[in-house]
Amino acid sequence: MLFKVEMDVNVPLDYDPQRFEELKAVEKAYSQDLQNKGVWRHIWRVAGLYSNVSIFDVESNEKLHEILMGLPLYPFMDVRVTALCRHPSSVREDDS
Ligand SMILES: O=C(O)CC1=CCC(=O)O1
Repeated sequence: MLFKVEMDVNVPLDYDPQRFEELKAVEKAYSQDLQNKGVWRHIWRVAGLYSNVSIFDVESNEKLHEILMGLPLYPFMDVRVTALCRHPSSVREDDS
């Protein structure tokens, strides 16, 4: 099942900078592990914003929920999820 996930990151201005750098490093490793597994298919920075647009390929809504809840930066995020399905005009032979 494919999902578009939009994440806006809002870290308080007075948040400890060192702790924030640590969180970002853990977030990066978490994301890259899922990308290497083919679960986190795409991640794009939204130009000019501390936001990303991502595509996830997961087996269930529950699995997506678990992944998003596990994001180290989740406490600082606004997250929007949109379920996707194949467009009838797509020329791709699969959903890649
Ligand atoms: O920087 C972001 O958009 C938040 C984020 C999600 C995965 C990651 O590595 O950073």
